[in-house]
Amino acid sequence: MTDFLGWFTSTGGSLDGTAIGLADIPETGRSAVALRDIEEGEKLFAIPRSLLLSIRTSELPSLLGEEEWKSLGDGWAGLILCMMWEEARGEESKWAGYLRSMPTEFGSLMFWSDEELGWLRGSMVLDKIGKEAAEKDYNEKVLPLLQKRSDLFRPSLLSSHFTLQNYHIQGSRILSRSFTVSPWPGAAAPADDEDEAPDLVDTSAASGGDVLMGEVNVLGDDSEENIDLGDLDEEEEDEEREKTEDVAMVPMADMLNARCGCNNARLFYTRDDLQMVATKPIASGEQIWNTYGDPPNSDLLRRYGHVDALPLPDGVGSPSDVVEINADTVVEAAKVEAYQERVDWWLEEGGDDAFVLDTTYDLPEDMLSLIRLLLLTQEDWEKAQSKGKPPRPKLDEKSYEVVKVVLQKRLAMYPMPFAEQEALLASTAGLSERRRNALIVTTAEQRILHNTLNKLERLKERSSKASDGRKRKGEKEEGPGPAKKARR
Ligand SMILES: C[S@@+](CC[C@H](N)C(=O)[O-])C[C@H]1O[C@@H](n2cnc3c(N)ncnc32)[C@H](O)[C@@H]1O
Repeated sequence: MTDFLGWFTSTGGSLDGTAIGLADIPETGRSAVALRDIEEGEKLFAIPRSLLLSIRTSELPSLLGEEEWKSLGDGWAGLILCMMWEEARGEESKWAGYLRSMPTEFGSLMFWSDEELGWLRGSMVLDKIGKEAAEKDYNEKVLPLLQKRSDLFRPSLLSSHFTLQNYHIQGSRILSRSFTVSPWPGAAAPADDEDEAPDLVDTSAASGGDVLMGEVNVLGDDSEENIDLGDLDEEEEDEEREKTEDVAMVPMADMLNARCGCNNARLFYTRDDLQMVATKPIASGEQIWNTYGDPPNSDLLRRYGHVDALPLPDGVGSPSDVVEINADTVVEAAKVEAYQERVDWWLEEGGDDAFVLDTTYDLPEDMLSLIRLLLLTQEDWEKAQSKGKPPRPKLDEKSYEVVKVVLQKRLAMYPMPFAEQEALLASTAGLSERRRNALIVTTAEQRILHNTLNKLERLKERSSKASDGRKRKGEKEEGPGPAKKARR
């Protein structure tokens, strides 16, 4: 740690050594801690923009030349190769002291064995690891360049350093430690940099379209922006892809851990540097926490290798936990015959092919709308098409029955029943960290499904009672009304 801090301050980084230090803490590993009481608004450290490691700052793109650089595509292969190359240069690299400080072992899902991944069965996170896509990139884009450019990649290092394993390690460093750093508004990019940069950078290659660890905030601006390629139109998507050129490793800023609800410092940018600033008073001895955007535990585990095991009113987990339901499950549960035309129309109209349930236990409006679309009579289906509008997300008698089956089907995808999982989680003794983390994820997902089902049944009961009352009074009958829209 002293090696890293020495490198950081000797290469232009500045740090208030009376306020912040690095320490090993059993629960969170290497962590930033307050060495004295820190006031809100205090600057803890600053990183000059020239110290960021990215495809804009590494020399590799210009040494490779435009054609070969472009052959790496617009995903993460370029940045990963830059990091491998910089590391292979040893002390010649500007970032030698930084790269030496980085982890080589990860608890993230990319590094779990098949048996360990089996503990997550039922969770949709298993479809998002992206290991095969990264291996394809390595074999088809990176390896040919490594073999061709022996002037840049020493052949003696091909089987020891420029390996697939190291490719995964560097990719995981990016996944768990990078920030999106936009150029200062109005600042011209260096001409040669501009020339060498790929037209578009596609985050989906290695990261599965990830929101990166930190959006950096303009100093004084408190707004936080999330990137979600899924909801953008083409033009917006291109803009976001361009932003991924801004993916940067930010020395020292990536030493901060995060825990949902604990954030007390944030990274801001000025024209010349990035600054970590306390956003709350921090008492001496306390950990200094950044935010990773509070993703659900399934995503924390996939990208960072840990979970937020917080005590919640009905179990252990994170308030950000979610469970996803594929549209296929909805279609199966609706048991209708001629569904394909309706599903195609739903997707064409911009409907989602997966729905997200969260800890509010409300039904996602769009799932209800799809269910009602599937259940429409032929006449109403034709009307919906001519209006260009899917049905309102109303929970009527028929859709209630389908929703129930959807939730039950989704629950059946977990190999171990909820009660058994909870009991196993309570008896933590003898469980490995990975086993426990997997259990926390799958138990929380099942809990959301159970609680949503319970809430739905209570709603139904209330609405039946209300309807009985109305019938006695001779009033018109109505369903329990639309559910709230689920947060994505
Ligand atoms: C940006 S780095 C933070 C610094 C890191 N601890 C280090 O040693 O360099 C992110 C990694 O820190 C660890 N981490 C962050 N927050 C954590 C937490 N709340 N609990 C456990 N580990 C955490 C995870 O291994 C994660 O991949």
